[in-house]
Amino acid sequence: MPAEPLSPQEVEERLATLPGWSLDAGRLTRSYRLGSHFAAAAMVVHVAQVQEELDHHSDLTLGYHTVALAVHTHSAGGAVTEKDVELARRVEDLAAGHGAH
Ligand SMILES: C[C@H](O)[C@H](O)[C@H]1CNC2=NC(N)=NC(=O)C2=N1
Repeated sequence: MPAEPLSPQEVEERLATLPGWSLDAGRLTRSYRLGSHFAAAAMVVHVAQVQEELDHHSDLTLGYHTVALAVHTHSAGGAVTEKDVELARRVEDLAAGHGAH
C-alpha cells in the first residue's frame, strides 16, 4: 500500500521529535558535521545500507566534513510521509555512532 501524505500539522508534530531536522522545499532535511571527510564517507555508506533495507532513499550528499539528507516520497507525489520520518529516525539512531552532530 502506498504511503499517504502527512498533513502539514502531522509533519510539524513529527519534526518536533526530530531535533535538527526541518522542512525545506517540501522535503525533510538535515545536515550533519563529522570529524573528517573519511568519517563522513563512512556515514554515507551506513545511511545507504539503511536506505536499501527500508527501500526508501534520500538525496544524500557527501561534503568535506558533512553529510546532508533531503527526503520526500516520490510515490506519494513528492509529499512527506511516515516513510520519510522512519528514515530520519533511523539516521538519527546511527549518527551518534559516527560522531556526527
Ligand atoms: C521500486 C522502489 O521500491 C520504489 O521506487 C521506492 C524506492 N525508493 C524510494 N525512495 C523515496 N524517497 N521515495 C519513493 O517513493 C521510493 N520508492
